[in-house]
Amino acid sequence: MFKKMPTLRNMLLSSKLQFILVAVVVALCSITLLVIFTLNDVKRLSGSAATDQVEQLRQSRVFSQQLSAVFNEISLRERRFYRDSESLLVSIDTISQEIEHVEQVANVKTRGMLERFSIDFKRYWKTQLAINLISDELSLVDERLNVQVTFMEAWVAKSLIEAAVNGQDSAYQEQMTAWVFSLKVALLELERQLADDTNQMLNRDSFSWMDGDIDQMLTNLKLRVQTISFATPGVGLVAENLLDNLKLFELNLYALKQKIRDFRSARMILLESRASLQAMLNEVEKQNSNASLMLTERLEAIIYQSQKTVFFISGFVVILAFVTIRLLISRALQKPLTHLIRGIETFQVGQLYKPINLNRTDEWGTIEDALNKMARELNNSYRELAEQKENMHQLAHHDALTRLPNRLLFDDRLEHALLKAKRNKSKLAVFFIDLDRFKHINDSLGHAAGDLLLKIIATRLKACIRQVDTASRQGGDEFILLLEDVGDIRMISAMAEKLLASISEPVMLQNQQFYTSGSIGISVSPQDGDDADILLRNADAAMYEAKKSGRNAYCFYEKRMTSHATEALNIESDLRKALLNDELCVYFQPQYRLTDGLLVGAEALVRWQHPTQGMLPPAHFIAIAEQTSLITAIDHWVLTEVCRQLVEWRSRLGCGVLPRISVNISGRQLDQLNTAQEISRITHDNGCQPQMLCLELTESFLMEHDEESTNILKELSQQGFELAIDDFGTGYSSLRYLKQLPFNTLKLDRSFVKDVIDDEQDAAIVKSIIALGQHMNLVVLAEGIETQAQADFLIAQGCEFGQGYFYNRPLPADKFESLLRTIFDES
Ligand SMILES: Nc1nc2c(ncn2[C@@H]2O[C@H](COP(=O)(O)O[C@H]3[C@@H](O)[C@H](n4cnc5c(=O)[nH]c(N)nc54)O[C@@H]3COP(=O)(O)O)[C@@H](O)[C@H]2O)c(=O)[nH]1
Repeated sequence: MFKKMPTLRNMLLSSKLQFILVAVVVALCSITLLVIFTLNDVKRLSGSAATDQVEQLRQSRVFSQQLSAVFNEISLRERRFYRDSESLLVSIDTISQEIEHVEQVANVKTRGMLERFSIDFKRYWKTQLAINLISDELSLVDERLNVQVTFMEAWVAKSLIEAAVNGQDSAYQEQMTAWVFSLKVALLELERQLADDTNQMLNRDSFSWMDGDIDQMLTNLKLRVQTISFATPGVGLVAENLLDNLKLFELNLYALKQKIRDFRSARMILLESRASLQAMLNEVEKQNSNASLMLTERLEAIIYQSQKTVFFISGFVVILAFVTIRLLISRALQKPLTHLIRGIETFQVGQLYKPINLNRTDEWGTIEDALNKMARELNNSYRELAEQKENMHQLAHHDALTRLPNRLLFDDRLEHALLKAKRNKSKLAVFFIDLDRFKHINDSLGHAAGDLLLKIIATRLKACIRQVDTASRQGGDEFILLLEDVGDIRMISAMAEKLLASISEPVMLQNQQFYTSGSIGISVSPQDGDDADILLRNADAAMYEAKKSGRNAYCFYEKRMTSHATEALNIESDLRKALLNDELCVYFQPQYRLTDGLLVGAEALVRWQHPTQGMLPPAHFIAIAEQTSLITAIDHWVLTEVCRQLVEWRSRLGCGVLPRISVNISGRQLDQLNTAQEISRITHDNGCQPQMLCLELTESFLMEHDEESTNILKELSQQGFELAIDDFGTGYSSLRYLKQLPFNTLKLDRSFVKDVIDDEQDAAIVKSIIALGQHMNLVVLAEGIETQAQADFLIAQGCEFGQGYFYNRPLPADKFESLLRTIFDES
């Protein structure tokens, strides 16, 4: 089971990562605070500076505007001279108030200047007021002067009139009239000049009358008044008053001149004061402008600095964030993933025993555990598979019983050995070993004993050969040895003898000592072939030769052995065709009761009517057929033919009991399934009954039979077939089995009959077999009786039946039919 899955947060917040995260968060907070403070500072600096500056600018602007308004007002008023003192006072008052307003927005420095300007301004206007007063005074004096001149004119006119009335000389009066007139004119001229000059002085920069014109005129006027002879009393008085007024006029004129000077001076001071103020104003504006400029520059500098700081901080934050994310990804994904992939790649190349070690307790740890578990299980499975594979390989290449290499592995080693021998120009030998009568031991003692014998033999064979050589079991009791780098024939022979001696040593099986032997066929490369199949085939052929030579022997391969084999192959091929082309036929050798010559049966013997070689006996092809499945086909064909013939004879001969026909059945056929059913089927299908037939099996079958064959025989016996043991005495039959099997007849082999007269041993064997048959209630039929003496001997020994050339050779069907017909006819 998987352990509880930790959350992603847990995964991310492992101890080291937590530290990194805290550091990053602190760094980010610090940076954020730094940015905030910096921006705040910028704001504060720019805000306060701007506010102060703007306030200053605003104040100076108001100040400047108001001051300009004051200046304009002053300029307006200053351009015209106010004769009206009342208006002048109003104007002074208005402007003073405006200056006070301006003072309120002025700073300390400018306020002082303004106060001074105000004083100057007032002084200026006061001079005007003074001028007005003096001018008024002058006007009064002038009025009085005019009145006095008018009086004077009136007095002169009166005097003129009185002179005329009195008829007096009027030249004096006329002179006076002209004088008064000139006085009047001079006065007017003075008035005009004064007005012009005053206006000019007040409104322009000229000060020409100060040069003495008016003074001169006034002096002339005074002189004119003083020089006149006043015959007329009234005129004289007036002249005196006039003179006084002229003096007063002169005094006022002097004062006026003085005041005008003051006015001009005050005006100059005022203008200077205004110019100073204006200059100060300009200076303030300039300062403001500079301050604004500086503020702008400073703000720009601060903003630039802030931008730079923010940029660097942002960059740092971005880099920090990137590094953090990279670390996070690396820590959370990349590193474990890379480790995991490496681990999986290690698994992929088969190193499943190397666990992945991420050293994590999060999800990766869970995946790691799962993968390691999977790898462990896979490793175990692979190991088991490898073991199984090894076992399979062992099984596929080794014999399960003896553990020796099997045919497959042997073939492989032989191929390699041949290549090596070819390369090294060395020799190798193949030993084909077949145990003699192994089947007998196996059947008599059971499979366990047989298996034990095979294992013992395998061990002995292995012990005889070198490490580089190979001992293999081919199945059954066949072993093949491969001996590499063999020397000469003597060495190989010595090895063969050593092997035979080893095989022949007694074996303890079921607490009994048994002796066995082997037949060895030897082929040597390169002289007997450089091909594995050929070498094996040749060794096999040599082994058969060894067997033929009497067993417990070895035999080197010779060419003739395989020429027999080739011939056998040809025969096999032709035999197949013969079966198809109906080239086989059956001969019948009669069997007689020896005592009275009664025909009791016949043995069916196959013949081959070869298209080119003529009639061929069974010895030519039966052995070859027995090595293949052809023997079964031949036996079935013979059985069929016998049945057909019996039916034919029965129908042709009409009456009488037909003799029982013995049919040879190869022991090999009994290895096949359904043999009993097949024999029975053929018999019945061809219209015969089992009782009409006897089935002959060779004694060698008894030695090799198994339980299955026993059952088949029992079944056939139960069906009614007679059973006979052919060639009895040539093998090593177990009498126990003989007793168990359902045989009816023992056929005494003709090899014993042949020399029975001359050979005491054969005679003894014959006697023994006949006695055995009798004791076991078996019919004894002697084969190969060729002479009367033999027949007599057999009859004397109690042998009831026989067959042989002495009576008849095997007869073709028609001849045997004739024999039957004769017998039937006789009876
Ligand atoms: N499975 C089958 N085997 C068969 C069949 N037909 C024959 N055979 C076996 O072939 C062996 C040889 O047979 P054959 O050459 O026919 O020889 C038989 C006789 O001709 C010969 N014989 C008989 N009497 C004498 C004699 O007095 N002297 C002498 N030298 N030979 C003689 O013996 C053979 C019969 O022997 P047996 O079978 O042991 O009774 C032969 O051994 C058959 O087993 C077949 O169809 N199927």
